[in-house]
Amino acid sequence: MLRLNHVSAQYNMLDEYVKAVDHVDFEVRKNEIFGIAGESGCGKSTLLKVMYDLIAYPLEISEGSVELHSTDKQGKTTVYTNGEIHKSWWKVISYVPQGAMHVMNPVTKIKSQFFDAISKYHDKKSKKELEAEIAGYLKELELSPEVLNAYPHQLSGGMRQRVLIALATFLHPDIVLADEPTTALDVVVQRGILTMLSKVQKKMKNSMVIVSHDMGVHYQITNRMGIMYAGQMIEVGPTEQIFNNPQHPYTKMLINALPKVGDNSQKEGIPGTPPSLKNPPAGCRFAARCPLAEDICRTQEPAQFNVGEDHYASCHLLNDWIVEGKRHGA
Ligand SMILES: Nc1ncnc2c1ncn2[C@@H]1O[C@H](COP(=O)(O)OP(=O)(O)OP(=O)(O)O)[C@@H](O)[C@H]1O
Repeated sequence: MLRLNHVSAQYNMLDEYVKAVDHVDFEVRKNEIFGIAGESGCGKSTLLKVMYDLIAYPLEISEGSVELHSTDKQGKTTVYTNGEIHKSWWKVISYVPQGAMHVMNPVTKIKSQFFDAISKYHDKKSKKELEAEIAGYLKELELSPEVLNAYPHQLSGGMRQRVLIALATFLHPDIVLADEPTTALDVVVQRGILTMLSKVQKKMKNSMVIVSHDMGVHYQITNRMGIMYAGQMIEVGPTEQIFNNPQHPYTKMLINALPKVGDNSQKEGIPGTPPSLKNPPAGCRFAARCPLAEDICRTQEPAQFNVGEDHYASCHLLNDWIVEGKRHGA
């Protein structure tokens, strides 16, 4: 289980900073695929780095904490907090970064990239035994062991992404974080990657976190999801609830912008752009783009409301709707 306790993270510049993650509070549970959605620049990748403990200048965690709870086969639980989580990389938590081509060493064969990442966990095995094990795992994931002898540029984008997923899951970590795993791939390849992720998760019964700006990806494979807007998590709930009963106006607009079968009406994006995270506005950060905004929205930050089973959203209007006994959108 991975828990974020009111975490804020910022990029420090000479005389200013970008608060890319602002008081984010949620947990990723055992045996689930948790999705993180939101427009470009809202802090999704930074949040994933915070979860993975990939913190290096100019990024710092300015408030809150991250806890990674891992229980071994004997039932002993170890808790890693931010600053320590990196000690558990590959074995307990792993990360599939954005852009499969750029994260692989272009002059090293895939085989060596596997060895570099995992050999310290298999120091009692010979290279031959380890290679046989890796080849067996690749076959399990319907990948040809031949890829071990290839250089990254010799593989297609989809194949590189599959190899990265295989590498990240080889040691059966408790949590796998994947940043935009299907971006820049064509739809057929995307489908294959999502199926692969879903199969691996079902088999390992571990947790996965998928960051994607594509709501279709979340609909297809996540169990619960969080919607980010301007560094904040503005709605969290079961994916089925987020799609069928969205509560925050931003989430509603994201869902309404999706094409639906049989609906030929023109779909428009959400008008306007998110605010700068260098100097975000007071109140609700979505107020300037929200068709329902009232005065309070421009001055006070909304609290988080429980809007259904395991479903939370932060919007002033929900307060009125709840007090008046009305549901948002009713
Ligand atoms: N190294 C950096 N230095 C300064 N600011 C940064 C840095 N990396 C990201 N940012 C800023 O942090 C904010 C959040 O960026 P982040 O990449 O986390 O968002 P995102 O939702 O993942 O977007 P995208 O989907 O485009 O990657 C943005 O305002 C971005 O410009």
